[in-house]
Amino acid sequence: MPPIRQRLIQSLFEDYIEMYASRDERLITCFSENFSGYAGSSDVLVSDRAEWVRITKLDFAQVPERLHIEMLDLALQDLADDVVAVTAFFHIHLPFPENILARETARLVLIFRLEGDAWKIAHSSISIPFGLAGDDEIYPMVNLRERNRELEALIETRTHALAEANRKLEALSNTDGLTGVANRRSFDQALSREWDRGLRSGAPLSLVMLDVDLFKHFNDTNGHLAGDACLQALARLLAQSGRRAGDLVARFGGEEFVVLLPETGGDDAVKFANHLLDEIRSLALPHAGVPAGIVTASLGVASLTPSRNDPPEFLVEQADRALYRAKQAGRNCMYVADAPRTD
Ligand SMILES: Nc1nc2c(ncn2[C@@H]2O[C@H](COP(=O)(O)OP(=O)(O)OP(=O)(O)O)[C@@H](O)[C@H]2O)c(=O)[nH]1
Repeated sequence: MPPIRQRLIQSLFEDYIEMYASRDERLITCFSENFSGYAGSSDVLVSDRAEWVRITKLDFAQVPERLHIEMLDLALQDLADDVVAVTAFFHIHLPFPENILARETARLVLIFRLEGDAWKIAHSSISIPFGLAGDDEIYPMVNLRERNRELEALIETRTHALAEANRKLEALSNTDGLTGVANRRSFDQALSREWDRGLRSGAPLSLVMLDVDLFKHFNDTNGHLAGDACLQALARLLAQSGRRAGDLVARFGGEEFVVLLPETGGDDAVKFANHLLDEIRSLALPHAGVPAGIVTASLGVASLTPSRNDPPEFLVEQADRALYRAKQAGRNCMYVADAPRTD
């Protein structure tokens, strides 16, 4: 095709598409009196100019703001001295967020004929492949809005479900699977948090560490499942005997539990530990391997005011040492770190 013809067809198309995108009503003057074509997403055959003008005005009224036409492909044809054709593929981006039309490919065929000294559109076939448009709609706006609403509702539901799943996952990752109390990871976080809080407030922090006595024997005699049930019963007891909302009961590992007592001094921690000893005894779970004949535990208690000179683990070390002394002393008793034994 001679370049001059190519430029002519190109500029006819570009003028048309600019008027269409900018909602310029001068577009109407481009139509031939002898016009026929297909309109919008409804694929209606229009064979008189007046009807086409009505449809164009409806189109502009439905979306008065500028559209963005994203061209995908374009073919220019020089059919005769006075007839040229353009075929274009593009996405139409409406001036509001929507995910349907923007992804569909619109097809446009324009046939221009030279009438006197002006090129007029004798045929136009724009197809927005939908069939979704309602009566008197060029764009399927009712449907698009409805689908957007449905999508938003779906996203909200999914977001909610995701948040709930995350919450459950978070809870699971902080919980000991067998006993349902906090796990070691959760305890480590709580200890570090409460240690920092104690550093700021100067309040004391206490830890009770508890280890079931001769639990290996319990397992060997009663079986591992009975051992599990025993640990579960003890965890329930501990969880119920927490005194304040801030107290944390956790499984430290194996048959060892801890209770972290924020803002609690030595005297109160000892009282609490003694209370635990009594409660465990009153559970009266049979245990043939210990002198008492029932499940007992040994407890180590540590109490201190957090200091910048020590890491939080210092509290655990202290409680662990006290617990070791309780075991050495014959079990079923409590020792306080760096303090004489109490029963
Ligand atoms: N059933 C069961 N047993 C566990 C679990 N975790 C640890 N144990 C058992 O706990 C027992 C701990 O035994 P040891 O560390 O020897 O201590 P112990 O027999 O309790 O003796 P002392 O601590 O000295 O009183 C082992 O037999 C472990 O198998 C568990 O989740 N379920």
